[in-house]
Amino acid sequence: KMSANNVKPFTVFVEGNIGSGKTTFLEHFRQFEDITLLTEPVEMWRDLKGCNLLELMYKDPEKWAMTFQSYVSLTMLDMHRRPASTPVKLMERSLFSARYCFVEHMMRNNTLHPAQFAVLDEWFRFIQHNIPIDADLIVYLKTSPSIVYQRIKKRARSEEQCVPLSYIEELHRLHEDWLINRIHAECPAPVLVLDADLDLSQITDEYKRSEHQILRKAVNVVMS
Ligand SMILES: Cc1cc2cn([C@H]3C[C@H](O)[C@@H](CO)O3)c(=O)nc2[nH]1
Repeated sequence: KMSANNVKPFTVFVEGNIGSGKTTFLEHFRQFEDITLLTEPVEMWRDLKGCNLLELMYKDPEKWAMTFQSYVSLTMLDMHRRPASTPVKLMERSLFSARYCFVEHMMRNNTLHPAQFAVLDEWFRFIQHNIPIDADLIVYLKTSPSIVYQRIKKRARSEEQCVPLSYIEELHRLHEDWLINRIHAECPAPVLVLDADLDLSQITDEYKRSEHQILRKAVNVVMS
């Protein structure tokens, strides 16, 4: 048995639509010292050497989607590669949701030119075949588009205010194809589906369900 700090940690991707409560879910696990939490580096996307790539992308997607998704992928690869000294590592989203949900959508609605999509897809395939980025478990915060659309309005993250419901609906379908219909064989991790339509007061029971599954697996990793 290798020492705790160089055994591959039990890796969990927390996936879900915009506004599905991923950050809130991850914060719930801050109470456990055996878990490393890697939240989505949105602040890096909002300030790369003074440039707000998130805002540029939402304001002019045809011009900036490639630049934005390239940088998102780099920051996600950094998170995948980051060693964890704890038996469990929880990541908010992944290179898989980047490719199967966001980049896929931008290719289908021609926000990304086929040549741009092909380059992003080649980067994804190369990384996927050469670097161990797989999850041991995916927690899918499953939501209804209408519910998360209201949350996005209420949260009022400035860059997202122009996001139409149709975009949220399309992202939902792409998450369902990936995590429920399992159309992508490259990411075979088991999926724990949580009902993330529940509002904050009720969702703690849903978190408890995942807590048990995650911590039990973590014990196995440490004992293995
Ligand atoms: C992996 C990945 C995350 C991610 C987030 N986003 C957007 C959706 C939200 O408005 C914001 C924070 O998740 O960034 C995106 O356009 N492409 C992404 N790709």
